[in-house]
Amino acid sequence: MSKTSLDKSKIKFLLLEGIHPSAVEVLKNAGYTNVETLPGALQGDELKEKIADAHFVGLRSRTQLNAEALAAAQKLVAVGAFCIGTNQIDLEAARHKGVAVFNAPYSNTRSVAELVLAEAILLLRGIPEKNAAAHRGGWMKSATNSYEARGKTLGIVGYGSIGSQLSVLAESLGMNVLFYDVVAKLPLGNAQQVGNLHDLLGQCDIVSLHVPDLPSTRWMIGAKEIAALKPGAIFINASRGTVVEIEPLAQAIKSGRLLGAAVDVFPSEPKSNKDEFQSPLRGLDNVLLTPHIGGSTMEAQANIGLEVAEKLVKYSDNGSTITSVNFPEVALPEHPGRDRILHVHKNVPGVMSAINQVFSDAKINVAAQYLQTDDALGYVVIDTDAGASASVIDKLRAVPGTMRVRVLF
Ligand SMILES: NC(=O)c1ccc[n+]([C@@H]2O[C@H](COP(=O)([O-])OP(=O)(O)OC[C@H]3O[C@@H](n4cnc5c(N)ncnc54)[C@H](O)[C@@H]3O)[C@@H](O)[C@H]2O)c1
Ligand SMILES: O=C(O)[C@H](O)COP(=O)(O)O
Repeated sequence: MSKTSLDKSKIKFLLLEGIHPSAVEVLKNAGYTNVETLPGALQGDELKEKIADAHFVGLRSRTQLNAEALAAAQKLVAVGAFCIGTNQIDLEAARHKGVAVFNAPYSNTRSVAELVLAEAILLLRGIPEKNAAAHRGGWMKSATNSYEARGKTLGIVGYGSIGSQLSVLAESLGMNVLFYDVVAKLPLGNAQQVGNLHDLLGQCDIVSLHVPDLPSTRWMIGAKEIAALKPGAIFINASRGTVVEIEPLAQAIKSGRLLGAAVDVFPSEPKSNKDEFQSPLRGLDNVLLTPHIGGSTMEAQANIGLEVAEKLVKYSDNGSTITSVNFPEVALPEHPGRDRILHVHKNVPGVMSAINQVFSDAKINVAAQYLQTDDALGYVVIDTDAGASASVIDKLRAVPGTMRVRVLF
């Protein structure tokens, strides 16, 4: 088992939001025993207090790790988003602290695609309304506004991991698939890419959103886009609540212009399962409302636990930043019999030569050196003979522009 400069039992992992126990298992197997798990998200002062002494923090979509919260995290080395979205983390502020962020870009994608397809079928048959009526003693036996999925056109906005899987599943039911994406994507099966969003909206029986939360996707579906949907269309959003303006959507449902909708994510979501969910969509029987559970299946959560915990362990034990969402990516071999120095610095002229000068002055042989930079950050990993790092570490910390230095043995 590799060794870190700080005894592993002193390295604190704080896992929030009911992260699956598979994560704890991975950490413990790697020798990280100081793991605190909490079932819910934290916010404000409570979050700041808890993360003050954490070296690694794991969270899901509810914990807002903004610049203020990050400033309180004195010892933070890396953050694991045990989900896909990283919009809840101030990635820039984390970078400026030399804190690497990792996520699980694939593990829950199938769960979302399956849910959306199921919702499309239920909405095409008017099941949410019929179900709600039956619970109140009603009996809505009728074929009016009830349709098969076969032959219908599904429009997918955002043809990434989820959108493209949904495309394949929908075609297997005999649906036609159109998609809109800002990037030219290889269409799977018979799916076709459409050149602009409005064209797609007007051609589809069902429209489903699968874009990330970005400045460019914020409120991308507003009154104009909802008016561009075909009369009688179905609208599904399991991406992010900030992508769709809820008021015009609610109006289109109330007026009967849309057949139904399914919404899993909202502009404002309850902070915990104890808080009240408020939305203009409440009380509309032909709207399926789900509490941001698109990716919440046992399979997805167990896999995410493994995936992200393994990335954190790899970063802690070996220095690898492969798949980090905010750090230059460096793939590293193991380093048996050598010390490994991890140096995160501002990418400004002179830092690398100052680092190399430290080794040259100390007459220490550099056995291997790995460097990646981006516009603002440099990450260099230097392997030396065993025991050689001790004499240079303070000098490396003193190099102007240095943000963080760690040593592995
Ligand atoms: N409801 C849930 O529980 C749940 C679960 C997982 C993911 N999500 C959300 O779903 C999003 C998508 O997940 P993914 O794995 O498919 O992501 P992805 O990154 O694989 O795909 C996103 C796609 O959207 C495209 N895109 C970006 N901006 C666009 C724009 N303005 N218009 C059209 N297309 C645009 C990208 O080019 C990409 O192809 C995630 O970012 C996350 O926010 C929600
Ligand atoms: O980004 C994601 O993967 C989803 O929104 C799921 O988030 P969650 O882990 O909070 O369910």
